[in-house]
Amino acid sequence: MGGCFSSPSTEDERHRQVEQAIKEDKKSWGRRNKVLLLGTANSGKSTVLKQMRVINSMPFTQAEVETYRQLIFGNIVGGLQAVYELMEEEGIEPAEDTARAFLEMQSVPDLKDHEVYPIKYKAIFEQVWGDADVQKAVILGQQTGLPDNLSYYLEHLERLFQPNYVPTQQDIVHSRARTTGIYEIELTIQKQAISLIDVGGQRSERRKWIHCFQDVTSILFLVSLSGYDQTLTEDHETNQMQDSMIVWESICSSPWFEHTSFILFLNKEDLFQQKVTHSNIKRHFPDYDGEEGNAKDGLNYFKRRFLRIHTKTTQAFHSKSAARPKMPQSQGHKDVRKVYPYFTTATDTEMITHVLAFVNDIILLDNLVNSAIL
Ligand SMILES: Nc1nc2c(ncn2[C@@H]2O[C@H](COP(=O)(O)OP(=O)(O)OP(=O)(O)O)[C@@H](O)[C@H]2O)c(=O)[nH]1
Ligand SMILES: [Mg+2]
Repeated sequence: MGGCFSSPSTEDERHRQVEQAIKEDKKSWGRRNKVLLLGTANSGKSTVLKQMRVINSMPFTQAEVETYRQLIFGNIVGGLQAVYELMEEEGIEPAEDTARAFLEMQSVPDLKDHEVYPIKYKAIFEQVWGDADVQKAVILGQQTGLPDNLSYYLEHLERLFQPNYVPTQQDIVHSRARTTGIYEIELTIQKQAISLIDVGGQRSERRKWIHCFQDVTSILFLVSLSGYDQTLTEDHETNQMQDSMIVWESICSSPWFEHTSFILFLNKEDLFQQKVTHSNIKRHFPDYDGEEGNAKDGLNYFKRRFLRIHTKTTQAFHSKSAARPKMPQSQGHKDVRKVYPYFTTATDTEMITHVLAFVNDIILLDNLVNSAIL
């Protein structure tokens, strides 16, 4: 009741409290855990973001689920159209029934809100997917970059064409939409706020990255391991893995990240394991010294290459800072920035749950170290 009559002293008190609250807010904002997902296109950044939501119980809204439902249908049509184009390029002639099915797919209208997947396409998709020549093209397509989610969806057609089909979390995790712009989600892990930022990895998107570079706690950098024998969709010439190494080097050398720790996800290990048996690494990386077809050797080779780039760029910072006069306030600063490499399959929720448990600790620890020097 006393609050109804405000005397000058309570006004002052309120003012003081507001100022204090703003100060606290600024402090916690300064120490906020900001994690940036970086990597070239298709490396799995948005997939990790989706997994973070799944693992930390941030359910997808009904509207999002409906958007994914429509996207998944589009992913299947787009993926099969890409197979058709590849067959044409490779001179693989489809059988008559398959050619007719491909033709039907040239003009599939987009799904409307809540429209059931049109049942006639079930038989069309099955016809195409069951064709041995199409399967031959799909194996070839592992080098030219066919969508990675195609076989996942085509193996679940029965379920997807149910009239009451609602995408599962796994279906959503496998869906693919190129990211344009910058997305941010806020999570609370071990009572700490973590802001996770996802960006687009295509060349045209990379120039936007710099807008997120301030006050980063950790960088989670993704590499598509299965890209070692693939070219970029942007130019069909540059090797995906080489491109990823160039981007990694430029991020590791950026003065913004002189004291930032890196979490390195050498991702798509599942696809790498499959393709390494029939696609020789040495053809694309002549200095590869492991055994041909040996996945373990291949994994270690790429891990070494990425770690070497990190070491080289970290040493360059060290020699520069050794030449600089020591500032008293730089005492206690993280002198050695770290890199934490993991082999991952971002679509595998169980595996990512395990890896992220370590990653969360790294991020929170980094933030503690950073706050200690603020
Ligand atoms: N099999 C497999 N598929 C993966 C893996 N990681 C991601 N994918 C799939 O690869 C596709 C691309 O993943 P995204 O997460 O969209 O890639 P991105 O890095 O966000 O791509 P941009 O937004 O273009 O920069 C999706 O269909 C994912 O489901 C993996 O480890 N294994
Ligand atoms: Mg993305």
